[in-house]
Amino acid sequence: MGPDDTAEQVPDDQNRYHPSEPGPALKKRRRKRKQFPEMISSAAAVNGLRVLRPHTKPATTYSETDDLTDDDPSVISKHHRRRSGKISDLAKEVDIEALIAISVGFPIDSLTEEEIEANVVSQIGGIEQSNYIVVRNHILARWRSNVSIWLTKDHALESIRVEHRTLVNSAYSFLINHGYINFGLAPAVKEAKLRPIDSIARGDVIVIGAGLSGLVAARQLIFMGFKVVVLEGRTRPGGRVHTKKMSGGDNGVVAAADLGGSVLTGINGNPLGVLARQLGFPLHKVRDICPLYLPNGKTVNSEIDSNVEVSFNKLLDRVCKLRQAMMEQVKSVDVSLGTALEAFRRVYKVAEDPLERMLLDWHLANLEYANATLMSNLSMAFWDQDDPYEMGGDHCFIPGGNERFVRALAEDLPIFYDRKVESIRYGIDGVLVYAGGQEYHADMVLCTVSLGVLKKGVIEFVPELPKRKKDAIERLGFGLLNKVAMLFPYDFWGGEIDTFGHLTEDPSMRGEFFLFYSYSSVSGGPLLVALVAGDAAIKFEKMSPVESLERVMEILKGIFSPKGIAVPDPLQAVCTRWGQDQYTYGSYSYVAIGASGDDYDILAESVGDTVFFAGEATNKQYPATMHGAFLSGMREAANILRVAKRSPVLAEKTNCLNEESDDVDRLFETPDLAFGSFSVLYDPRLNDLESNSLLRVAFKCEQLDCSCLYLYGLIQKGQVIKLSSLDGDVNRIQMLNRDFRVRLVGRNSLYSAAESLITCIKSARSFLT
Ligand SMILES: Cc1cc2nc3c(=O)[nH]c(=O)nc-3n(C[C@H](O)[C@H](O)[C@H](O)COP(=O)(O)OP(=O)(O)OC[C@H]3O[C@@H](n4cnc5c(N)ncnc54)[C@H](O)[C@@H]3O)c2cc1C
Repeated sequence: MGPDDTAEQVPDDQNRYHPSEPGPALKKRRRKRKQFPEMISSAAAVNGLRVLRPHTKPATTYSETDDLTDDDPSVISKHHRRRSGKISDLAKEVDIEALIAISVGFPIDSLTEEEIEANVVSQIGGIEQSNYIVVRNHILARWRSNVSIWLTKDHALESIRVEHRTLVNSAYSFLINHGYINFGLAPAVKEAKLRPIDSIARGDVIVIGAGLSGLVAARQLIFMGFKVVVLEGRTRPGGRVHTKKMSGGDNGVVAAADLGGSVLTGINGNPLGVLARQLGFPLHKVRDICPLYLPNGKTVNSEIDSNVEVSFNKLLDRVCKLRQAMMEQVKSVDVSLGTALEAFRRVYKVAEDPLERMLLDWHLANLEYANATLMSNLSMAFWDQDDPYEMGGDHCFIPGGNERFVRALAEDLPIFYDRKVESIRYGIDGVLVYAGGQEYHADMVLCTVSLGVLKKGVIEFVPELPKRKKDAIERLGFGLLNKVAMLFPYDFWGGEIDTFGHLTEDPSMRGEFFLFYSYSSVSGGPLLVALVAGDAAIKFEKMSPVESLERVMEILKGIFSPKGIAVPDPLQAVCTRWGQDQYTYGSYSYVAIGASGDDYDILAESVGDTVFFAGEATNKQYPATMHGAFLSGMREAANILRVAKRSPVLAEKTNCLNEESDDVDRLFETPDLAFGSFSVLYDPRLNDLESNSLLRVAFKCEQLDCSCLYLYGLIQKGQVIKLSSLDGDVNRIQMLNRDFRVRLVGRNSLYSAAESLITCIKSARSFLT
């Protein structure tokens, strides 16, 4: 057993399922589920479809079923009965498509700001807009029904009348550019995405950070025709998504522990759910049983438990009413959620009994976990501003951990690790980014570092960021959550549950190991993850991992020993330290007192059409989540495209770029190493001896007119060093063939074998000043 002291981050999933309550508790104590506005009425829906669906027969009097019969050959018999049935089927279909659009974040009967900016219709608010919405929903739903395919515009037109081609064009372009369709990692999509959508090169973009937002943005930007390089400070991709492989014991017990983002909080409309479907990853629904244990190991009486939960919810409702009244009268006043709740608790004498008090504290700890901060820091007015947008559906784990997404997203991208960005200089000529002793030049930069990193001022912006932005960075909160992941020789807690809670008598430590996640069914081994939230999360970082582990083991023994269950020592344990991690300085964002949802929007604003921002803390609707990070990456890729399209400087540059020759031999004019007839280009992303290099060997051929024949191969960097230490090309060729078994090939064959390496070398060279 040996506790690592890994500096990683905190957990997120706030789903505590009450034993007596069906369904999951929500992220921030699921108070009210998102209220969908009235669905489109069937009549309106059918009307919308009638306008839009194709009809092959000229009709003197139009009938909705004309369109439907085109879609459904079986309708010919039982004609009359089916006709009326069809109308409602159609209406239902439109309603379902609208629901799908809502789950993805579209409003029911209006355009999003993004759609308005993209000029998807010529006039806001008329019939064209209504028709556009039906078309957009239809295309969206069609792709979502089979996310393995690349949906073409022609596919979309198959079910829409041809006179609405303009609307289809508009909706299709919007959806594809903003990453609502044809995104992800299905083979058909992935292949299409690594090639630009058109032959137009659009300029260079540096993406800072290979977390979810940076990876998603980089993929989308390449697809849009940008030359992209990703600069990442760590030596791995994923940022706050990090799955640690744990192992131990004579029997080789192993498990995958998510030390950062772990739960997909709501699967409906969630882009990570789409990726899981495309990649064939099964989803494990987090089961809604969560027993709560007292310090002496006894299970809390379910009646008392639910009474306190009801009281807790009532307190929150009272705070809601108070803030409504305050908003109407004094708009700018805010206090902490903690202060308001405590005031009401005293007035209404809630949880005065010690057991009830412990239970209430448990709920408060759960809230502090959801928000990664203390109740005393949360804005009473806006702490739950994102509730209306919450993704619906089950909360799920990905067996094997979320790094499976990261690995797939990072594949083939030009990511340069170990490049900690220190400064960004920007102006009308583009940007200069200084990282790891090198300067990179590009037209634009997308900064995806965490709000914690921005707050610390790790990156110097020259000129300084606008005051409005700096103020928002200061106002918005960035909190802390930590985890202890423990791999045991066997599952002693019982495999029937995914979560159990623990109450504590000391209110100041209520967040310490208040919730345990069992990953036995998804991680591959008997893994428990204990959460540390609120004040305890801060104190936790000052403790040694050994002490932390002792404390958590004491709690586990307190719960299970009285039941006659022996608690074994863990085979391996990891304590996270997300607050001290220099690449995040905390776990995720929250709305602090004095801040509001608008601050997320301000963080998302670009500066001078040159510096762009993505990341969970730039997403007002879905902050603090993996899907929020994902969606922000897509949003900014679309934003960068919009700016590039209207920039005359970039348009001109684009033309020049298109004329540039694509010559590998140009790269070899300045090799990283040359000896004899051998020249070598190293992989600029990696520095280890096993990384691949590109080798070129020149063969003099006097019989031919040309002076040299070049052959190429892929070879490890360590092998290059061995070759260079030999005397004479003959010996080197021998070693190459005999010892390393490297096959030299001509230029044409080289491309298939080394395409991604060549692209990376080119990117690195073109970005370096
Ligand atoms: C403990 C914990 C638990 C969580 N649990 C959940 C959960 O269950 N469900 C959920 O949906 N979300 C959860 N989250 C939140 C989720 O993980 C994040 O919202 C999401 O991963 C953030 O992605 P991002 O791209 O915005 O930022 P990051 O992942 O932080 O990416 C930013 C990247 O920038 C790099 N970087 C930083 N500074 C520099 C620099 N100077 N130079 C170069 N590179 C730099 C970083 O190394 C990082 O790779 C959790 C987070 C934590 C910490």
